[in-house]
Amino acid sequence: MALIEISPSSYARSRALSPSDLSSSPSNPLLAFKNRQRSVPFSARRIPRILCSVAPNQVETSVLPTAPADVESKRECFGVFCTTYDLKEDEETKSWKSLINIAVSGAAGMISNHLLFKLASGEVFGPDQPVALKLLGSERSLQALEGVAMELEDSLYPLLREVSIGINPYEVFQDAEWALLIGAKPRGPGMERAGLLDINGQIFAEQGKALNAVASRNVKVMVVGNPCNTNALICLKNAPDIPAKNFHALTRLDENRAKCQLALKAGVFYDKVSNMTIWGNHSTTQVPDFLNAKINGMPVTEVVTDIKWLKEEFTKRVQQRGGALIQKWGRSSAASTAVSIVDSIRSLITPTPEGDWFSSGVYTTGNPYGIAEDIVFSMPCRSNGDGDYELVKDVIFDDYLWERIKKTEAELLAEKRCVAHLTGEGNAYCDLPEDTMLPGEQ
Ligand SMILES: NC(=O)C1=CN([C@@H]2O[C@H](COP(=O)(O)OP(=O)(O)OC[C@H]3O[C@@H](n4cnc5c(N)ncnc54)[C@H](OP(=O)(O)O)[C@@H]3O)[C@@H](O)[C@H]2O)C=CC1
Ligand SMILES: O=C([O-])CC(=O)C(=O)O
Repeated sequence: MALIEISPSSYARSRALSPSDLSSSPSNPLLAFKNRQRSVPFSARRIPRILCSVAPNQVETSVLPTAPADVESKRECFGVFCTTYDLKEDEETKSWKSLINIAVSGAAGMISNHLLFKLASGEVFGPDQPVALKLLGSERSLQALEGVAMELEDSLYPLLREVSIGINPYEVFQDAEWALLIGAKPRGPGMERAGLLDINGQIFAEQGKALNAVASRNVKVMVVGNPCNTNALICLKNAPDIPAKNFHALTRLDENRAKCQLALKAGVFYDKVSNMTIWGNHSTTQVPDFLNAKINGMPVTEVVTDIKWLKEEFTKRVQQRGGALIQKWGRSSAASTAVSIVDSIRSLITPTPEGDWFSSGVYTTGNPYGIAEDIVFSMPCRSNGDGDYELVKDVIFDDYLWERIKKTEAELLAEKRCVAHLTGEGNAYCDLPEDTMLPGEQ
């Protein structure tokens, strides 16, 4: 498999180049340029670069991942910036942190099209954090992925030091410190939920294995592709050398949606809504918790006294917001999902404000609430900003809340039985509740 490097134009700024440098040799302008650069006595700092693991016209016939031993590491130059070469010393970068590797799957999809530019801009990890983006696609999406990489080039992000694209997770996840797993097959017409769980489960089993083999031992994994809770469970079960605590299923979009609906009802700006927990599955059984949430620091139920609205209207609106949006847009939430991925990462890398918390789908083993162990369940978390989190202990339950938590728990336990063949727990047995729906399926 060939690795191709595509040059990011962003570097031209920090190198003493002119466009004519790029066409100095009719036969091989890129090589000519490269050789010339080598003779320039710049300091030894790598340029940002874009790597592609398959040439566009040399796509391999199989997209099945290959174990590391089988990976051919040969690299072929593609563009003017194809080789590592020196950059002039740059004052701005002296205070930068060391580069972090961020892997993104489904990188040619709608959500990624918003997210990647946020990651590259510094909006997520900060203005002093250079990033390497490692984009996972498939044969299907490889050409589109090159288009994404070209747009990243053209955006001239100073913090974007490296972009690589590939279709083999064993290559793309190499040394990943963050893995944002977005790619998943959408549920098509007539497809059973069990079928979706199986198809996507296989993707996440494979990606879990790849992370286990080649990612950083402390990689933080954010599973977005649906059904994200069970996909996250499958992924973590296939990555036994990575702490289970490092795996998240994205329920932050649901938290954000719930905050918005409460703010609307209370007539306040949404930054006044805090302590918003989404319990359970990223599905229509999810439980937006108005019992523990606050508006202007007061319990929601003291501000919004219409309890019937909270129990019936609010809960349903949050659970079905994804579907309502699809009806308007004709496709599922992409921009707001990307924003919520940013929020969830930032919640892990910045200290949680005093007294507040955030929701994330995390591994239940050891949870203090009595929720079934060994599933991925959205719960309230706090972080001291080191990428890790603790579950919040001081939450209260009433019969209404607990009953709904048990319903979403039952759904996740049923999903887990459906994918037993992918988690190493024997034969799958699928008895999913009939009303099991993704938020977008309403
Ligand atoms: N947790 C949450 O809050 C939310 C989750 N989602 C979920 O995020 C996922 C991505 O959404 P979005 O970016 O809008 O989707 P897109 O359809 O735009 O992109 C999805 C990507 O998934 C990849 N994919 C992997 N396997 C398959 C397959 N078998 N068939 C087709 N595509 C596949 C494709 O990339 P490639 O070919 O490169 O593999 C595709 O580019 C979906 O599962 C969606 O349900 C969406 C909104 C909210
Ligand atoms: O069902 C989908 O793909 C969309 C989804 O998750 C959401 O909008 O919350």
